[in-house]
Amino acid sequence: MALKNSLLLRVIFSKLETNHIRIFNLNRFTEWARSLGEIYSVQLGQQNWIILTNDKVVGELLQKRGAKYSTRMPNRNNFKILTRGKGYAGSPYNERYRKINPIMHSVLGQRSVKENSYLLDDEYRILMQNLCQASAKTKDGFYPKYFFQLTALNVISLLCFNKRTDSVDDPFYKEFENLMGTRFELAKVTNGLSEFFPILKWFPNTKLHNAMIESADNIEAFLGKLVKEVIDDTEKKPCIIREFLCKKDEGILDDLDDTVSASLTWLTAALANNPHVQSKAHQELDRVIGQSRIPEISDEQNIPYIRAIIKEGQRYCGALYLGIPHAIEEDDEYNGYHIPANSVVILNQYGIHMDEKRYENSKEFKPERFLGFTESSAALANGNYENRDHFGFGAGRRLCTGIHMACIRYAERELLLGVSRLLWCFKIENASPLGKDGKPIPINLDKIRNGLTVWPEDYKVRFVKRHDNVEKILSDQSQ
Ligand code: HEM
Repeated sequence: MALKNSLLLRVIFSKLETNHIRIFNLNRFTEWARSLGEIYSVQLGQQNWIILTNDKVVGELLQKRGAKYSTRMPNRNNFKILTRGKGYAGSPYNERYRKINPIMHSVLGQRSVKENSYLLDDEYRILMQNLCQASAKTKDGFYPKYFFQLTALNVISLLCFNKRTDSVDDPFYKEFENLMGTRFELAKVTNGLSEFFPILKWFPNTKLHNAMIESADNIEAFLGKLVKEVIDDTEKKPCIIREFLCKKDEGILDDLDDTVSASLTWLTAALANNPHVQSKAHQELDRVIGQSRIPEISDEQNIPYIRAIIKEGQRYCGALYLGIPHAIEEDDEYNGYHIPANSVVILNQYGIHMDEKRYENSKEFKPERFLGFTESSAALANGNYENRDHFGFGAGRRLCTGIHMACIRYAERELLLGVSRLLWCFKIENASPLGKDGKPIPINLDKIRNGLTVWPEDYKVRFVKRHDNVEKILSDQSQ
């Protein structure tokens, strides 16, 4: 045990070489880092992490000095074994990344998203129909994650492979869910301790290593089948994989589509806990859209409260607490601090989002704080850090490539369609057991399951149709 404490579990925080503090609970990492200050160095065995928990430091380092802070530390388990060095989001800023980057931007960029708007429109209408059907089967409520995940999977797989699936019971979806679930488990930080403590390499965990190889094989085989379908498609419909094949590179999209479904799963829980927010949204939707059609992307300018709910969702309960770590390959100096080469640089998104100086009453779900923000997250992310709405999409040159699709203001956005339609169709009711006061116990948003993306623990909600015509209008609009 003494050896365990001193060599394996000891995590040392130091205010860049001062104030050593020990903690053993990594779940509280983000809050801790925030309470410690704006920029911290964390020595985990041999690896040095620089934690940025202040908007200004993020602006100064990740944005202004983006050229230095744009690489990623190739993690042996996640990058080298699980994605076989072919990932994009986890890739170092190397020649291959620079080759793939323009393709990713052309496929996920604003123009392409505009061209694919029909695809988002269909998938988010079908999601509402699926929720109506699932709600008709039970009065007890259910955990909506799998429905959101199916929609996000369909969007990404239509873009990549021109393929979609109808239901969460479909074998294609089940296989995907199973593969990603296994990968999610294997990618946990605790499975990569030898990255931090090289002494552990003397005691290889063969079972874990084999499970990783098996998972990589299975994902490769799954994607291989899809790639073959693209090659065999005689119509040669355009898709991301066809573009990669033309460039003789089989880059894959990692598992980032999870961020949209995780965001919707969080937001649904936050809305169930805050019926007064839903009432305001319902009033806005009834006033602007009425009850005879569903919201469209073109309504975006006229539904500021819905836009504010989306921004507040990214702040209050975003899908990533610590973003995707950046890294620095050369020494740097900032404000008298020395930042050593080969440090992992972490944007403590959650810590910044809970900063009282930036967001008053930060623990409250309060969309009103964003009513004055008319610009998109994409536009704000490229400007001055002080004016940013939130940091949910990261910062600097590795800013989320999907931001055009996920954020508001530009033409096509998954979250806009998802949230506006959810609230147009349903009143979301918390279906937790009743507490002593006779009301459902609020969904506990502090209970999380974390991996690369962060999910709320399973909860139950009911999707109650807001009027009798909901299903008819959804199916009429599919014509
Ligand atoms: C609400 C939804 C989303 C959230 C919260 C989100 C968040 C993020 C974050 C925090 C990063 C890391 C940024 C950094 O390193 O500073 C990232 C990277 C990335 N995201 Fe997203 N994302 C979302 C949706 C999407 C979608 C829909 C796609 C694609 C269809 C996508 C594709 C990517 C890619 C390819 C990267 C890697 C960029 C790089 O390493 O250069 N994201 N995302």
